[in-house]
Amino acid sequence: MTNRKYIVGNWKMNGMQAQLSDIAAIAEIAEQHGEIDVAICPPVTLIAAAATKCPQFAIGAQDCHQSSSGAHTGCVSAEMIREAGALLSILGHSERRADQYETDADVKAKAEAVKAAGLGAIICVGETEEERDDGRAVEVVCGQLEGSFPDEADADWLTIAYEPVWAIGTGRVPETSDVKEMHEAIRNKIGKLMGDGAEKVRILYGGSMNGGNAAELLSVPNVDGGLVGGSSLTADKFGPIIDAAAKL
Ligand SMILES: O=C(CO)COP(=O)(O)O
Repeated sequence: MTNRKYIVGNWKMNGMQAQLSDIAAIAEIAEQHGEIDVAICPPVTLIAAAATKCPQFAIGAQDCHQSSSGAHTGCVSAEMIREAGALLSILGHSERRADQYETDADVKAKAEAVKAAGLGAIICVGETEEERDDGRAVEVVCGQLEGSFPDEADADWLTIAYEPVWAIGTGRVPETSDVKEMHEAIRNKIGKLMGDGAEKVRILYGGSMNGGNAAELLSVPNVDGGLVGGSSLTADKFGPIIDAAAKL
């Protein structure tokens, strides 16, 4: 495992075949910064083509099912995304915990399946604005982390992403002091959950990270990278974030 900064783009439900050129442009920028890790998680429909077009670049999925096969309409397994060329999967994104009613137990099972398939996992946790306003942000996030944490965790394949729900897609980011407090709490919780090696598990920040705020956010202790949505869709927007991480 490494303490290399890790910058991941979550394209969500954005991107058609025409946008493969954007992934190729981002891959070229990433290649110029061998000292950090960069990945793009496009819609599942683009994984195979992106991995073929950019064989040296990390392509990931945004989710996968916890089972390896069966009557799960519309789902794909960890083995299927790996066969398509994915090297990792985002799991437990707040947009799935809410819309799809995905539970901590679901996320934990998915993480175990991703590990079994030889993929990396980025487990997302984050509080709502109401939970933060009620002073329960750390309690909620650490509870999600505990419930979603895989049994045999290892920094070689497991990454955590802290994404305050109220900062996703809003242009709002927490105070630096709040990011510091939460990432420290997550680090401590990981230590309690896995013991040795916890210090090597990378913790990404996500939620309106952009070229203007990336350097500050990535300088916060225990912020080991970023999980970026809107600002990852083009090389013009994602490049400055990658550059900021490489300069740290
Ligand atoms: O949800 C996110 C990444 O998973 C963050 O999205 P934005 O960067 O668009 O706020």
